[in-house]
Formats: sequence, C-alpha cells, structure tokens
Amino acid sequence: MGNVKVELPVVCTRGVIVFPNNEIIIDVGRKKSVYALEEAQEHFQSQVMLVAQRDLALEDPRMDDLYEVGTICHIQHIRHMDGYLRVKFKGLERAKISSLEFTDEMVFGSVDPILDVQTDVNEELALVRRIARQLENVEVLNQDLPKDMITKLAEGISATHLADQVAQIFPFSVESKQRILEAADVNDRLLYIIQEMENEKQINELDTLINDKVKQRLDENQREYYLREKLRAIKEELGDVADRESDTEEYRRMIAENPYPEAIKEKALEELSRYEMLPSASGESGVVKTYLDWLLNLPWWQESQDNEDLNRAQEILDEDHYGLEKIKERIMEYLAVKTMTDSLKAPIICLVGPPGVGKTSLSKSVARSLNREFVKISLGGVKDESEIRGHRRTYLGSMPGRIIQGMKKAGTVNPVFLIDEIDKMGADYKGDPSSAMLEVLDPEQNALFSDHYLEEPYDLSKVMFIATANYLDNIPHALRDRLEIIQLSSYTEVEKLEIAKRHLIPKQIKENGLKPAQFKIKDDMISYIIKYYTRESGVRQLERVIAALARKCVLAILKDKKKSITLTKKMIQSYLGKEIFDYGKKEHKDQVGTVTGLAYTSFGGDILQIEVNHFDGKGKLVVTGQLGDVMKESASIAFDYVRANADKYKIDSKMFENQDVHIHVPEGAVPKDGPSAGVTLTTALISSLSNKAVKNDVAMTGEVTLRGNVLPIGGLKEKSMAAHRSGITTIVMPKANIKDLDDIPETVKESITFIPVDHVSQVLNAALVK
Ligand SMILES: Nc1ncnc2c1ncn2[C@@H]1O[C@H](COP(=O)(O)OP(=O)(O)OP(=O)(O)O)[C@@H](O)[C@H]1O
Repeated sequence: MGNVKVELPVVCTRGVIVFPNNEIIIDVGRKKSVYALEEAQEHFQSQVMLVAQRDLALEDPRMDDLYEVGTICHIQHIRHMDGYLRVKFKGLERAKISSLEFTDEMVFGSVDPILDVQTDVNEELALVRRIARQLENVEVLNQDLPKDMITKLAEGISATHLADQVAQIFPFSVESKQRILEAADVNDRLLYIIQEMENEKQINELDTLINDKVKQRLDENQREYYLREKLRAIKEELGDVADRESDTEEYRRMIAENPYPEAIKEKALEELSRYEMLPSASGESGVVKTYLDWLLNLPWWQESQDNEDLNRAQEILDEDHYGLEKIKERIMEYLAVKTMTDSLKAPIICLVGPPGVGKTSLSKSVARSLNREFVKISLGGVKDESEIRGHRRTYLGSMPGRIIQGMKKAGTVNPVFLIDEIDKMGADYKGDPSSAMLEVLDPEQNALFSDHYLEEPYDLSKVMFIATANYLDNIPHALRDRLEIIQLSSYTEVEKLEIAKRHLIPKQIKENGLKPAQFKIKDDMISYIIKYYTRESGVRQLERVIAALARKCVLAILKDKKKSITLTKKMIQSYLGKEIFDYGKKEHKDQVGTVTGLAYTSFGGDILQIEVNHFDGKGKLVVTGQLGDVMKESASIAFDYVRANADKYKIDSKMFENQDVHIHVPEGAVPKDGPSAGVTLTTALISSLSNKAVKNDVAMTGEVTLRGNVLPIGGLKEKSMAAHRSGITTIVMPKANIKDLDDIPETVKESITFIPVDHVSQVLNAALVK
C-alpha cells in the first residue's frame, strides 16, 4: 500500500476508532454502510475506509460531521445477523479524507494514506520502555490485557504496533483515540498513550482513595450508630425501671381507690406482685401487664342511671323510628317491668327481619331511650368458641373474647349490647360458639359468665342484650328457645314514603348542612325514587339515594348560586342516572309455559319466573337454573303428578314418550330453593303441555304433594309485598296459610286478591286463561 490517493467506499462508525495492526468486530446496520461493504467486497478487494463521526447521534452524517482521519480496513469476515451485519475488520493504514461523494446509496471517499514518521530513535526507545513498565503494572490501570499482547511484548514488537494495539485496547475516550490515530509521528503517538495511561492511573488512584474514604466514613457512622444504640438501651433500661415503678404505683392506686369486687382486688394484687418480680425485659412481664390492664379497666361497678320516665322513652323511640309499633310496645313493656321490679330476668329480645328494616338503629334508640351505653358485636362468620370466650392466658397473644371486649368498650356494667347476625354463626371442630352464647344470653347463668382469658367470672346480668337475625330458621334451636322473637317485616311503599319524609330526608338535610327550605321533594317524587331507584325490603338503599340527591343539591346551591331546589323527575334522572329498576316486573302478557312464583329469602320476598318448554325427544325431564336440591325434588314431584293426571288436564299421554320437557328458572339474585315453588312448577308444566296460557297478573306459592294437594308455606307476608311491588293483582296461596293474611298490610290487601286453595286443580282454575 503506497501513499497514493485511493477511492474507497466509506463506512461511518459511532464511537469506534479502528487502529491499524488490529482486528476488530463491529456491528453494521445502517443501509449506506451495508451497501458500502457490498461495494467494497465486489469492487475494492474488500477494502473500506472506516471513519468515526463526531456526533454519535447523526444518522446520515455529512463531511463536516466526520473526523478527517480514519483507517483503511480489510473486511475479514461478515456474518449476517438479524437485521444487521457482524463484520470483522482488520485495520491496515491510517488515511486522511480529502473529499467525499455522497450518493443515495452510499458514501465514497477519496483518501490519502498517512505514512508513519519516525523521528528520534532513542526517544522512541525510552517511550516504549515506559509503556512496557506501565503494562507490567497493569492492575494499576485496572485493565485486562489480552495474553498474547504480553507475549508479543516479550518477543518484541515494533513501536508502531505497540502504540496501535495499546491505543485500541485501552478505554481511552474517542477524542483521545482519534488524536492518537491522527498523529503521524510514532513518538507523538507513544507520548499521547503515556499521557493517557498516566491519566487513567491517576483516575484509578483517585477512585481507590474515594473508596477508602467512603469505607472509613461508613465505619465511623457504624461506630456512632452502635454507641447511640447502646446509649439508648441504657437509657431505656433506666427509664423502664422508672416506668414500671410508676405503672405499679398506678395499679396500686386503682386497686385501692376503686370499688372492685373483692375477688378482683385479690387477683389484681397477686398479679401485681408477680409483675414486680419479673425482669422488665422478659416477655412474661408484658403479658402480665396486658392482663392487669384488662382486669382493672373493665367496668365492674360503673353503672349508668336508667331513664325511668316511660313517656320520655316512648318519645325517643317515636322520634327515631316510624311505625314498628309492636316492637316499640314490647320495649315499653320491658321498661315498665324493669321499673316496677328492678329486675331484668326477662327473655332476651331478638329482632328478626330482612336487611335495612331498622334492627340495628332501633337497638340504638332503645339505648338512647334508656339512657344506656350502646355496644355492638357481630357474630357473622364466628365459628370458634374462643371468639366469644377468649383464649387462655397461656396462649401467645391471647385476648378476652368478644363479649368482654364489648363490655370494656361500653365502660358500664349495664349497656344495651347488640348481638348482630346471630343467625350467621357457624361451628367447627374447635367448638360450637352457640353453647357459649347460651351462657351469655341465659339470665340464670350470665351473672357468672366465664371468659378464658379473664379467669374471674364476670357479671353480665345487668346488660340488656338484643340479638338480631335475618332468618329465623338459621338461629341454633337451643338459642332460639331463650329468645323472644320479634319479627320485623319489609316495609310497604306507603311506609317507605313516610320513613323517607319523617326520618331519612330530615336526616340527610341535617348531615349535608342544608336548611329544610333548601331541599324540597314532593311525595310523588319520593314514590318515584322508591319505585324506580330501589328494590329492597328495608330503606337502606333509599337512604343512600336520598343522601346522593342531597349532595348533588348542595353542589348545585353552591355552584349555581341557587336559593333552594325542588327536585323534579328530570333533575332526579340527571342526578341519579337512568331509572335502575322497572317497576312491576311481572310478565307483560299472558303466556304459555311461563308462571310467576313467589320466593322468600333472607333479603325479603321476591317474585320468580318459571318457564317450561317441550320439544321432540324421549320423555326426558331437564331442569336448569341452578336450583337447590329441594326445588329439584319439587320439580320431579310436579312432573310425576302431571304425568299421572295427564287425562284430567287434557294432555296427550304420548307426549311423555316422544317429547322432552325442559324446566328453567331464569338466573336472578333470588336463591332458588325450598318446596314452595311446587304449585308454580306444576302450573307451568300443565300450561306448556296443554298449550294453555297463564294469566300474567297471577302469582302463586305452595308446596305440592304427589297427589296434588297444596301444603302451607312460610313468608306469605313478604311474598305478597314483593308481588305488590311487581304489579301482581292475584295471589294463589295455600288454604292453611289463611291465618297469615292478618299480618298483611292493608295497602297490599286492597290491591291484591288472595285465592286460598288446597289442591292443584284449584290453582289451575285460577291461573289458566279460560
Ligand atoms: N322505621 C324506620 N324509621 C326510620 N328510619 C328507619 C326505619 N327503619 C330503618 N330505618 C333506617 O334505615 C337504615 C338502615 O337500618 P339498620 O341499619 O338498622 O338496618 P338493619 O335492619 O339493622 O339491617 P341489617 O340486618 O343489614 O343489619 C338506618 O339508617 C335506619 O335509621
């Protein structure tokens, strides 16, 4: 290779400088570079000019963006990778670019090779030796040298070689490398390299220094931390002793000054002396302290004075709740007896009813009317006796049970104590909580209630317990015997309207800082909300909807500077969105094979459609709709009854051989079980198989036997109220339930005709379209 100008394809590199006498692998991706490589292989004996660009970011650099000096390289090898080429270049010669030609495909360069200039040979030798020494001490440079370099060095390589190889390997900056590349004088290159190496070495030394300093600082910090901790521990120990002294003093004072029962005083003193003996750091000491806190802070003698003014009590009950006469009456009786006899050995009241009908809030009112504290625990999901009675103290992290916890919260020995969801209690291998509840609720036993944690008996006899449940049947039998059940039932729309007017709206007006004149809603709009935005037995949803409306009104008053707001249907719709429920969800027209049944669940009453279809088949019965076992049984009883009495109902008996029958109870929130859908299933089957339509405004309930007799059912009141909500006008019901008609609200009775029956044939008479 001479010093004549050559034309070569150019490949621009980013951050890589290739020195002669080196082989290096570079990934090439840019289109122009790839093209240049191809061109080089085809027409330039695989030679290209590699030149670094000054600005790494440029995709398509121009002449000014490139260094003037680069390296003529030979393409040793190309591997095709995914989307780029991995190319091994061998640096041949330094060269200076004199001109570049940019075409669409690639860059061509006219380049002048730079010849090495050798000036002072002695200087060269000195410089080489210096570099060699540096290399021996290479750890200082923090650099892994390729083995063959050391060997080559030992064998002796030329100064140019040495300079190029060291320059290639060492992590000098691109600028420094470029400077070394550009130097024509070999001694200059060597000198630059020594400078760079020195630089590196200094940086490395600095780095070590910094490391040491950091370490030293850390050590100091650690020492300081250790001392601080030690000091804290000592202080704590001293303080602890002082704390303990003041603790014991306080306990002693409590025991001396307060009228605890003698047994409790004794127990407390005993524990206290144990506490003083125990080393403060021991876990045991904490356990004893927690126990003492429980024992001494429970109410033992604190009692609130009952309000004995019965008129005042009645006033308070009426103030808080609309209606509920029966239960209010019962509470008044209770108070009267208590005032007369000063004894509370009456059975415990249990309020049973669907959610949101006011069981909890009524109990709160009872507390208010009696002037007693109010506490509440929920037994929902409680499966373990120890939740009621606590764990023994030997148990790690043990605590008293929920009853004692409730008493501590109450702070008096005679609170109104609400036991919520007594029907949702479970039982497992750890023991049945209901036996513990028996003790709690039995006036004969609860004066000596035993809690495992407390160890001492606790007197619950002054507590007024009230239990609540959604579903009577789920209360354990033994418990049910001790309770005086008071049923609360769903509210009618008229009652809901009154509750909203008298209680819910005034409450929300107050809670949202409004004045009564600012928030107005007429009766027909309240009814509209009840019908189209709620579907419930109680009034909880209604309360939420009214609260939402009140908030919107507050916003409108503040934002739009309105004086007052009278809610219209349009406003309600814009505030609450579209109507959520369609009122009167009964079938729109008389249909064959579709019958409305009535269900009674813990959420109150509801209506439920039963559909029957039949089609060519082999006489199979298919039942779908996720029914419970009892309801499935009713379905097959109904089917057998219909089959046995096909003639009577003018059904072709061949249908039971060449047709399959499908009973479906469509999805819905209603849990589908129980025998009371018997009449509905039978009617739907007969309607479908005899092709006679069923009246859409008739609903029915009743169990059916194989002989077609109709047996009584539960929840007629709730069921009829649900039917009323849905626009049903006739209810077919078992004759044996006639006595329950007394409980049904007048408004319901006014718009619904009840047809008592004792046989399926009467049901069909009433339900099928003639
Ligand atoms: N007759 C009523 N008069 C006034 N407000 C009522 C009446 N019935 C219910 N409410 C109100 O309805 C809301 C819900 O009542 P509450 O929480 O007592 O229901 P609940 O029967 O205890 O329900 P759950 O069984 O779900 O615990 C309360 O804000 C309560 O004040």
